[in-house]
Amino acid sequence: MKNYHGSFPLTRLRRLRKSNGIRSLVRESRVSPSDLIQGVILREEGDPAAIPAMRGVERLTVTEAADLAERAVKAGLGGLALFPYTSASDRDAAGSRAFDHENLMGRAARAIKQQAPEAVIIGDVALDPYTDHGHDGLMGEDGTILNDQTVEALCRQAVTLAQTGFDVVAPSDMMDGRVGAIRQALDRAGFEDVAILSYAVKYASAFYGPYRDAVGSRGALKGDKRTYQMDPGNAEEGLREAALDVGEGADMLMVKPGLAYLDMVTRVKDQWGLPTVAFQVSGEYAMLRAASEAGAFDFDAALMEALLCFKRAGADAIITYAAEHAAKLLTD
Ligand SMILES: NCc1[nH]cc(CCC(=O)O)c1CC(=O)O
Ligand SMILES: [Mg+2]
Repeated sequence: MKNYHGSFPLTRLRRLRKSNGIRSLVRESRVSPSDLIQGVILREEGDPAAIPAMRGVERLTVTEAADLAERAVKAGLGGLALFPYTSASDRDAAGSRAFDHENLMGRAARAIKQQAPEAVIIGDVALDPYTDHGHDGLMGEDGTILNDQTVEALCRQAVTLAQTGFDVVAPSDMMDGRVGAIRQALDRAGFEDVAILSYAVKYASAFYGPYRDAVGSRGALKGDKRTYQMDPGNAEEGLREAALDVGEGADMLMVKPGLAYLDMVTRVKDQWGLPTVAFQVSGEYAMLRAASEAGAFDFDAALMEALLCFKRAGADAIITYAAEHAAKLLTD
């Protein structure tokens, strides 16, 4: 409190709520298109577009993604975060397709940069779309996810993404030490200007359910990700995660999921002051969709409220599958 001693009837807070105009005048947080990063699930021609739990979101071919990127630039969106749908035949124990410049991510990046050079594109760094066991890292013989070997693979993947044109790489795997290693690998390969958006504070969450369907990992995934993603009960540990990543050279920090973890958005932003991104994950989108389809509320109103609350909590940007739609609502 800033030395404020108001009391009723001198102070009536409703005075500043009485019209649209006055509410707008005193609004503390706003969402603008440039705050929004469009989440995009890529697919090969011939693979299915529909994602059943996420009506309104479709997997996009490379051509469709390039068209979307062009529209995103015109609409003033902040960027696009790309993820590939990968069928079982493109998966193996080593996640080899992650290092292939001709994979879906690479082809999409090149097509986007050709059609919409100004689009900011963010590439996820993690092996889960490419491994036959669906984990973000390499698996040892006893089934544990190997940290240091995985970090080497992630470095290769990050350099591959940079080579195909990504502006930002976003390690989402939660291995220890990967941000520093990726920074070094990028610099050695001449990509000093490629930024790292670290999924620094990422929880082992049920809210990723629809995403695993979307990228084709659901059937593949053996067990769960709790030996590397964080326990949802932990906040102090999240601050340590963020501190390590800042020290290792992260340019931006992410908190994920979003809505149920807004306390962490606030704390990470307050503590570090780095550009802080919140991810409105697949399950959050699915909840908004399902509830609105059940007649519980209006999708657009609930979506815009949630996005505004991310801003209020301190997020500088939000990854959402509804970015283009929200930007339309903001400008119409
Ligand atoms: N590295 C995987 C990854 N990258 C982004 C998401 C989730 C995105 C979403 O739910 O929208 C996940 C899922 C997971 O960790 O299992
Ligand atoms: Mg970490």
